[in-house]
Amino acid sequence: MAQSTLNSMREASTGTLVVKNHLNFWGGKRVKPRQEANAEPVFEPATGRVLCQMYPCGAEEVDEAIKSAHSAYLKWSKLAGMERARVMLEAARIIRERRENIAKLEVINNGKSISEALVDIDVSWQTIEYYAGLAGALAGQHIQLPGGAFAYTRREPLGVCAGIGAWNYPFQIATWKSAPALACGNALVFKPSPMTPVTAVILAEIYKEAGVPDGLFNVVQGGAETGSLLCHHPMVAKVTFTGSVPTGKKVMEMSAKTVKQVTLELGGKSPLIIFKDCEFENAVKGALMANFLTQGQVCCNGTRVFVQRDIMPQFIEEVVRRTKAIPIGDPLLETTRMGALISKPQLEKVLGYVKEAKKQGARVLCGGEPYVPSDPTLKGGYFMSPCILDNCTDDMTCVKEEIFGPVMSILPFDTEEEVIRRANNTTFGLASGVFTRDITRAHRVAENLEAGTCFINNYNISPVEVPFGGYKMSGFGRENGQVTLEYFSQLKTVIVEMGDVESVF
Ligand SMILES: NC(=O)c1ccc[n+]([C@@H]2O[C@H](COP(=O)([O-])OP(=O)(O)OC[C@H]3O[C@@H](n4cnc5c(N)ncnc54)[C@H](O)[C@@H]3O)[C@@H](O)[C@H]2O)c1
Repeated sequence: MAQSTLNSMREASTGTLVVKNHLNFWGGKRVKPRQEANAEPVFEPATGRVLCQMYPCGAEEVDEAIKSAHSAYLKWSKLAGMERARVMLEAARIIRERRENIAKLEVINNGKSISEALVDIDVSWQTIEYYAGLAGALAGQHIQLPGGAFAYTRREPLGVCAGIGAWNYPFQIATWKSAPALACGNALVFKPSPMTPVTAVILAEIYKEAGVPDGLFNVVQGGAETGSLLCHHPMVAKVTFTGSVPTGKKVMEMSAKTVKQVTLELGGKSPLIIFKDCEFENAVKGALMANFLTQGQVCCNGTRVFVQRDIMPQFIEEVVRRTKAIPIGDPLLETTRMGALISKPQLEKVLGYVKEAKKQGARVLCGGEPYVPSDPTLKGGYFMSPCILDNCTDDMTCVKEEIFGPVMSILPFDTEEEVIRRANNTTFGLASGVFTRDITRAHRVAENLEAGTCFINNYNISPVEVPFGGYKMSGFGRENGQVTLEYFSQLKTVIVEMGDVESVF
């Protein structure tokens, strides 16, 4: 099945694909939706055409998926880490083999350029490979106690975990959540965003083909209602969530009712600080990477670009020149660097932020307009030209709120102390960046920024070996890196007496 869906991708081009297969998956197979009445159309962002229908799962379906996950968990959790690793490595191999077709499907559903989607798919198999490598290394401690007694700790899985994803990295988010979950011996029920339902089920088929027990990785489709069913279900031990701050708060609240663990990967409004002693060319490239990947719809984007006043004129000239040259258009073309935004409402929201910024006194240096490509197929697509705003101040809406579109706000600064204070003046804390050639300054700034990640002399690289996650209202818990094993497992202490019981009674 995975093969047949993906094989049809070879000939697929923008504006031609219609997805008809069922998009739910549990018990080791695709499952027909029970209620077709609540169907929601899913759009191809580059054309505005309907790609498929998304049928939200109701309580019975969610319950079935969770029960199927639980029965798989009972088998999977008893395997040795090395046995789990072998299956996961096979899944990674299959993804690598089919990377081009998976990436194409992702592009058609998400609107990002194929050059980026290929990287996302590569990151996905690397994530599974990385956690496969760690599965056999899960271990506890041995602790000696008086009188020959001792204790040891065991790192055990949590059970059935629920994953809820955003639409900007649909396949990658599903692997960032499933790979560490499965490595630790858990099962996962994953709910993708209702706007990007088509690739998570491909991952489910690949895991099955690789040899996981039926039910180990399941996909339930739906929006807020289906998500809340997962957060309330008594058999779910943990919710791992990627999305906005308001939804994250609700997820935490719902999960509290049955004391589920939660990981929250939320939004951001990250600062990128460019000092006058930077390597100029790299700083400009860094600012572009910090703002325009995936049409600016990236949680850790450095959208507040603080530039030291002395180099402001050159910086603006160069960053605007390069931004104007970004090729926008058919996301399946190799030459395209900016595709379509996820939806019409998202496009309108982003354009609304630009309008508001102008009203508040910001100057548009380039872009910020709807973009209509010359190719007639793309006339109904959700494209806009990447935008740079100058003359910004810290109190403007465009500087305070997460826009989640291709809009960079540039802010001048004079001193290090001043810029750190302004950079930290936000409720978010996902990422940050600094460009300077002064190594002591670079590390001092990194230490003082209130964010889960600080990039020094680069931006928006996220290798799987490195933990990723937020400070403040950008969330808590981590994805990637060894530490994530702790968020998908629990510690059992076993105490062993070697002598007689000393009773006080
Ligand atoms: N920190 C990260 O790793 C990261 C990565 C990607 C995106 N994001 C953030 O995600 C946001 C954009 O994604 P979005 O628009 O899909 O976010 P969203 O919060 O609207 O939705 C995220 C997911 O939550 C589900 N959901 C919505 N209401 C729910 C409810 N009441 N109960 C349970 N589930 C519910 C949605 O169906 C979707 O699957 C941005 O804020 C972005 O910064 C964060």
